[in-house]
Parts: sequence; C-alpha cells; structure tokens
Amino acid sequence: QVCTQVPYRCYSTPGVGQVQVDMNSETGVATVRLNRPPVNSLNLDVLTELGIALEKLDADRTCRAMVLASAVPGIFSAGLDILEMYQSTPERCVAFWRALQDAWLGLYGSRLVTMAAIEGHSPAGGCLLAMSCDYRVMADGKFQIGLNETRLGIVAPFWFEDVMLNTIGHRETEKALQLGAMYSAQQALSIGLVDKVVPLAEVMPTVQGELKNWLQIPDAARVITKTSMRKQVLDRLRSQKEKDAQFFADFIGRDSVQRSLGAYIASLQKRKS
Ligand SMILES: CC/C=C\C/C=C\C/C=C\CC/C=C/CC(=O)SCCNC(=O)CCNC(=O)[C@H](O)C(C)(C)COP(=O)(O)OP(=O)(O)OC[C@H]1O[C@@H](n2cnc3c(N)ncnc32)[C@H](O)[C@@H]1OP(=O)(O)O
Repeated sequence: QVCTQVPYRCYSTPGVGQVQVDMNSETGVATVRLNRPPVNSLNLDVLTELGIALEKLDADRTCRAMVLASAVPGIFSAGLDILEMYQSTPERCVAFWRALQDAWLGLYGSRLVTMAAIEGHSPAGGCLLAMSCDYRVMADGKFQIGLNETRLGIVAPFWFEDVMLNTIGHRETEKALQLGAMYSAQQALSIGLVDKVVPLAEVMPTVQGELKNWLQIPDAARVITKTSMRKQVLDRLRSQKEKDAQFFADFIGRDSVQRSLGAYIASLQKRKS
C-alpha cells in the first residue's frame, strides 16, 4: 500500500478509509482519494471524513498541495448520495447538509493548491468538488461531468451556482443548470469546465506536471490571490449556513421532490436491468 512507504504519511482512519489521504512529505503534495464503491456517492460519513481530512491538511504546514482523486475505477464521484435525500428525516437532512457545507468550505477555501484528477464520471456533487479545485484534468472517453440536478427534480443551491459561474461564466451556467447538462470531457474542455483532457493513464502524470508550475509560485502571494478571488462566494454561504441547511431540509421534504427522487432512483435501477 502506497501510504506505508517512506516518505508517505497516511491520514486515513484505520478500518474506515472512505477518504484515503496519502501525504508525500518530500514533495508536500497530498493525494486524497474518495473510496466508497461502487460510485463514491457522498453520504454523511464520507462528507464528514472529507471535511476532517481537508482541515488536517490545511493545518499541516508541510503540505502545499492536494490532489483530489478516486480510488474507484471509472468514477470520480456520483455526487451526493441520493439515499440521504430520499425518505430521510429533517434532522438527518440538516446534519447531512452541514457536513457538505463544511467539506465544501474547506475545499473551496483551502490555502493549498488543489487539483482534481477526474478519472471517471463526475455528476452533480462530484462536479462541485472538481470545480472547487484550482485546476482540473479529466480523462478523455466515455466519462461525463456536469451539474445535472434539474434532471432529478431538484435545484442546484446558490453556492453550487456561484462556483459554476466563476468557472464557466454566466451564459454557459444558465444553460448548464437549467438543462442539467452533462458534458463529455471534450465538451467540458470547450466551455472551460475542465482545464485539460488527456487519456486516462495520463491524468495523474499530467496533474503532477501541472503541480510543478503552481508550486513554483511563492505560497503567500498565491494564497492571498486565491482568497481574494473566492472570498465573496465563501462569505455568501458562511453568512447563512443554518438558513441554507434548513431550506435544504424543507425543500427535500416536499412531496413533489420526494416523488421526483423516487422516480430517479427507479430509473437508475431500471438502466441496469
Ligand atoms: C433557489 C434555490 C432553490 C432551491 C435549492 C435548495 C436546496 C437544494 C436542494 C437540493 C440540492 C441537492 C443537490 C444535490 C447534488 C447531487 O449530487 S444529487 C446526485 C446526482 N447524481 C447523479 O445523478 C448520479 C446518478 N448515477 C449515475 O448516473 C450512474 O450511477 C453513474 C454514471 C455515476 C455510474 O454508472 P455505473 O457505473 O453504470 O453505476 P450504476 O448506475 O450501476 O450505479 C451503481 C449503484 O450505485 C447507485 N447510485 C448511483 N449514483 C448514486 C447516487 N448519487 N447516490 C446513491 N446511489 C447511487 C445506483 O443506483 C446503483 O445501485 P444498485 O446497485 O442498483 O443498488
């Protein structure tokens, strides 16, 4: 296992490991891999683990960069675990949403250079995680990325929207969000949703190569610039976290939304049969 070899340190909780963190103390680069087969759907536990991992890395002064990736072949992340939103309780919904908010604030607000290695599908919450990094490299081929919430009969929250606006601009975001558009890697590249598209085997080497450029910049100057660019969007959520969590729980609890989610889950299962 990679993380047992010098100079790696492993931060994952032994026996849990749904978020694996390998820290290379020679390069100062940590690799964070989502590890929740079959599709890395983000439930309360994974989001909590991710939030804690990001907090620890941010506090580790030897760490300068973080690569977000997947330990599950063919999938970056299937987004939020739909089962956390379907037939759940308001209390669980609020706890789930708080964990998502905290993980996202940790990622989007991270002082580290953050890069997404997108080696598989990346819908909805998976796309949010990727967009929240500083740079995205995606595997060419059959994989898709995008915020598809409207296709589930739900709505991308304002902070998902803000991140997309900052990534691809107003016009593309308006189309993407209304249509719940999912893009191939080449389409995503053409609208600026990802920064580079390479064959699957080249994703990690490309990320490592790009990291060299970013790590040449003095940290303090880069961090001040990143903070200045992202502060407004971060503050918008920070200032209304509880209201946002309550709104989510109320929205998800609506009968019409529950019916849509139920139909979507059934359609996922039907696809397989
Ligand atoms: C003004 C504002 C107003 C209102 C806003 C207020 C509040 C906001 C309200 C709501 C916003 C909530 C935001 C949600 C964001 C999300 O992330 S929603 C999740 C969206 N995700 C998807 O749609 C992905 C669906 N999955 C797929 O398309 C495919 O599974 C995928 C392409 C990822 C992989 O395909 P494949 O490898 O063929 O795998 P399978 O399809 O066979 O899947 C394997 C099993 O996994 C189950 N599964 C798949 N995705 C999820 C998921 N996201 N959550 C839970 N489970 C999932 C799938 O059903 C299979 O299960 P089975 O083996 O049949 O039991």
